[in-house]
Amino acid sequence: MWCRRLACLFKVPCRLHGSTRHRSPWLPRDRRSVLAAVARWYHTAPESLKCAWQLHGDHLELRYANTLMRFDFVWLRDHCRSASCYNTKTNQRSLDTASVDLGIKPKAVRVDETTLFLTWPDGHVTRYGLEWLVKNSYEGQKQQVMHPRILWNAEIYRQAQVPSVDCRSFLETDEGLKEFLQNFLLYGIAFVENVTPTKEDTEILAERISLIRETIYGRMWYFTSDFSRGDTAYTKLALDRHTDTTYFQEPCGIQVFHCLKHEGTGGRTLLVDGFYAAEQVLRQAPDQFELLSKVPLKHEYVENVGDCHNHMIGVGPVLNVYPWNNELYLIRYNNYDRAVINTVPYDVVHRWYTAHRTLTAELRRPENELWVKLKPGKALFVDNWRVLHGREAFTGYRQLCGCYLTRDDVLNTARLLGLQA
Ligand SMILES: C[N+](C)(C)CCCC[C@H](N)C(=O)O
Ligand SMILES: O=C(O)CCC(=O)C(=O)O
Ligand SMILES: [Fe+2]
Repeated sequence: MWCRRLACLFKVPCRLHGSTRHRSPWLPRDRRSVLAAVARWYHTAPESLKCAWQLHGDHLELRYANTLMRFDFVWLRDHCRSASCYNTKTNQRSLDTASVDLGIKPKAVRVDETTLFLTWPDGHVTRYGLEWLVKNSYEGQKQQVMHPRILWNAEIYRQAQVPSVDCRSFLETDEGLKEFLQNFLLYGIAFVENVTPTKEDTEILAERISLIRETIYGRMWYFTSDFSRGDTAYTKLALDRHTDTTYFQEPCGIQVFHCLKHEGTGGRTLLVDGFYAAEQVLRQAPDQFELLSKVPLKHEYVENVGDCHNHMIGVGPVLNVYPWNNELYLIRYNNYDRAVINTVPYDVVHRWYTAHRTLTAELRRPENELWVKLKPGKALFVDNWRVLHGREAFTGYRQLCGCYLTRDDVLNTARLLGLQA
C-alpha cells in the first residue's frame, strides 16, 4: 500500500498516514523494478553478506550494516572528500557543484571491506567510507533522531530527580556546564542554584552558554506588575501555558527566568512539555497532528502603551517537524497572541480547531503540569521551542528578571562540549 497523500513526499516510516511504505516521488516504481530485474548484486567477497551493491540506470544501491541505501550519482560526485573537492582545514566544499554534469555516471565502481571507490568519466576517483555512508545517507538519517530528548509529564520529571547545578560549578567548570546542558537538552528545562539575585549576575549566567537575544523587551529584561508594557505579563493576572514570541518569524530559542523578589502570595510558575502533549496527539489522532504541522498561522504583537509602539507578525504552524523523520523541533502555542486565521479555507479552519482542541486538552491535563515556585537565587532556563510556561495570579510585589537566548549558540556550546544537540 503506497501513501496516497500528495503532501507526503518522503519515504519514511509513516506514522501519520498509517502506512509504512511510501512511494518515493523521485523514481517511478515500475522503472525501479525493471532496473532491479536486469542489474545484479556484487559482493565484496563471495561469502561476505555484510556489503553488497548494484548499479542502476540512475543510482547506486548499496547494502551495508543492515541498511539499504540508494545514492544519486550527482550526490556521490558532489560529496567527494578528495583534496581537490573538499577542504579539510575549513570543512568546506571547494567543488563547484554547478560544474557537475547532471547526467554523470561512474565509469567504474569497486568496494572493499571498508570503502566504496568510484571512478568518474574524467578519471577522478572518489572514496567513501562505508560507515560514513551509513551515517550520512538519507536512509541512515531517517532512522535517527536529531535531538535526543526525554518527554515528560510531572510524574516522569519528578521520578527522574534531575539535579539543579550549582552556580559556581556552572560558571567555573566544564563538567558543571555540561551536566546542566545535558539536562537542558533532554528535558527542555534546567535550574541553576545559588545565583546572586541581581540582573547582572543573571546576565553572567546567560552569557556562559549563549548570546543574549536582544528583542523589543530589551537585552536583559526586568519586570514587575506595573503594566509598563502593553502585555498581560506585566500584570498580576494568571497566564495560561504558552510559548513566548510566537509573533517572531523565529521565536526565541531559550528563556531565562530569575525571580529577584516576591512579597505576597501565588505567582507559581507552570511548566508543560509541549512535545509530550504533541506525542499524545500523534498517538490518538495522527491526522490532527499532521494538520497542526501543516496549517500556517499568524501570531501578532500589537503594542501601543506609553512610548512603546510595536507591531510584530510571525508565521508558522503550531507543530514544526523535520519532514524526513517526523521529529518535532518547535511548538508555537500562544492563544493570547494568535492572530486572525486567514491562511486556510473555512473547512480546514474547522478541522484545525478540532486538532487544536485535542492538543489543548493534552496540554491541560493536570498530570502534565509541573508547578514550581521561583525563588531568588534559583534561575530557570526554559526551551521556548518545546516547553510551555505560565504563571499563577499573585498578590504583592514581584520582580522577575531574565532574557532570551539565541538557540543556535546554546546548541553550539553543547556540541563543543561533546553533546548531541
Ligand atoms: C518575558 N517578557 C516579560 C520580557 C516578555 C513577555 C512577552 C509576552 C508575550 N505575550 C509573549 O508571549 O511573547
Ligand atoms: O510572570 C511570570 O512568571 C512569567 C510571565 C511570562 O509568561 C513571561 O514573562 O514570558
Ligand atoms: Fe511568557
